[in-house]
Amino acid sequence: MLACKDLTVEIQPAGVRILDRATAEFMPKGLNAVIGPSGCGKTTLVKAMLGILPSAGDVSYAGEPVRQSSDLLGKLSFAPQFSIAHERLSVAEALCYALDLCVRDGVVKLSRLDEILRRIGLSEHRDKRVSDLSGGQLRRLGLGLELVGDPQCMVCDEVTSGLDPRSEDQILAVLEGLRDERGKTFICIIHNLAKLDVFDWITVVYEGAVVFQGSLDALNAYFNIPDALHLYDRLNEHPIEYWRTRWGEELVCFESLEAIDAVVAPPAPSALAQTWTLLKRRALLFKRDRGYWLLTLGITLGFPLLVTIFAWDGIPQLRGLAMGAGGGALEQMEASLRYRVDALEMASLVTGLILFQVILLTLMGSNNGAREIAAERQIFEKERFAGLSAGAYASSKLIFASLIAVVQGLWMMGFVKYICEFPGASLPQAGVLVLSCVSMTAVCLGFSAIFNSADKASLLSVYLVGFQLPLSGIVLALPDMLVWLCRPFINAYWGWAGYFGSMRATRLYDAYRVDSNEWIPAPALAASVLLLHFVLGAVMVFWGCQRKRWD
Ligand SMILES: Nc1ncnc2c1ncn2[C@@H]1O[C@H](COP(=O)(O)OP(=O)(O)OP(=O)(O)O)[C@@H](O)[C@H]1O
Repeated sequence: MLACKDLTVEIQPAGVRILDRATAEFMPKGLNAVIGPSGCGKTTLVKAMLGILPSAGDVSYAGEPVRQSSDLLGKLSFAPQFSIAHERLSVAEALCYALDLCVRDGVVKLSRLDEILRRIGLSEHRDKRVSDLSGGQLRRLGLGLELVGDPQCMVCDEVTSGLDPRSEDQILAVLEGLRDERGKTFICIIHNLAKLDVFDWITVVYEGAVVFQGSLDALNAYFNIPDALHLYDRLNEHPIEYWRTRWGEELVCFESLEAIDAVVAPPAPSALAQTWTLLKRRALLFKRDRGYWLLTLGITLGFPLLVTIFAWDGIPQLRGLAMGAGGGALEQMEASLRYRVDALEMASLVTGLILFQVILLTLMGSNNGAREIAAERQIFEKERFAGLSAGAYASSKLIFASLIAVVQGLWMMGFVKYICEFPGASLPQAGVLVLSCVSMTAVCLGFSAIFNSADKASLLSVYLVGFQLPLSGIVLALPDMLVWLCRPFINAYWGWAGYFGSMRATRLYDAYRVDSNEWIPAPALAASVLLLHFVLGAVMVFWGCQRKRWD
């Protein structure tokens, strides 16, 4: 079964040891309790054994070494302390999506769903939203989610903490049923010492070390206490070195622990199938999150409207001036001073409106990406532990957020161009505006994948959008030495330049060039740079999702 030898965890960079040479072995097909005073290192021990925390020492499962979490795939599952399912899904939906992510066979999925619901006692609540479940029901759902891959062993962090006695008993009864009928092993971190009689094997952790393992009777005898409720008082009577030395000297014979063979897990669904499942789940969650989709719809429709409001006074002149080829335009302007002034004013209005569109699209991009991964990071980590491919997860996020960005870019371009009658070819204009929004979405999604706090990722995204305007050098001139240092990275500049570059054959463009001889890149070049921004964002997303970010 799961075992460790001399397992040590140090917190870097300070080098503080929070787990010190812990050695333990758990009982197969039994209920294992891990107990100890708060902050003694129970969670650290378990996470280090599961490869969630970096550690030194040896861990094995059924006699085979465990070097990383993936070595335990299909054999062992983990229910962490935090919320484990999307609140807007129903109980059955949460279980179905979890099954779709880790089981291939459709018949197995159906029968397993019914069995899990029955075992965790939530059949009657299958259509209830996760957000509406009681604390006890939530913990039982957590157990149900652990069961989707039918693992041999399940590790539960504080599965009964904070529950009323009845809910606690219900959960313990579920564990007992699974042990007795299905031969499952449970390793549970628990706080209630009065419930230790339910457990077969008890592990005591004290100040970062394992200081006892055995049955409840053996524990009472070893610590010379009438019952387990006196355990922590007894532990406090001696320093950790005393308990460590005493346990080390004890000739503990774990031969009673039966050796088991590790199961071979059936292959998980392909990355493509997982991506599709995640996309379906994301679409459903989007539909159910009224506040978020209303906000997205509001800014998608409202921002282009805002642009046209600022264009309103200039539209009549714009219509008169903008159309037609630029050939001979300078001659015409020279012929009429009034015409020249108007043209300059219009050019300044149009370039300002283009920049406004691009800035608003970058803002939409930040709204699409910044919270997307960070806000559900712990759910992703748990699903990854159960077999979800990080690549499938990253792809699903990129596809979903980019689709929204494409719609926003197209609508912005189409609506503003139609109302203001901006000259120039539609295709390159749509291309650069869509790419502006999509690339900013990908970069902010990258922040969301790199940071595990949604607030941090949002703040950074807002700063990034805020700096687009000054650093683009379009409204305020940048010092020469900074221009080409900043510009390659400024989304708004390339969005603006690509759009304005598409007006090259118009009078507006000629009018702008009267005052400025600055190089304006062609739309194809601007689109290529924006595509590079997207690739950079995508790399950040994939890299950030590969890294483990448990709380
Ligand atoms: N990332 C970290 N940085 C610094 N200290 C940490 C970190 N993680 C854990 N610790 C410390 O290590 C010790 C053990 O923490 P752990 O969460 O394993 O305790 P625990 O026994 O599970 O506690 P509880 O029963 O309260 O959940 C605690 O003192 C905790 O503050």
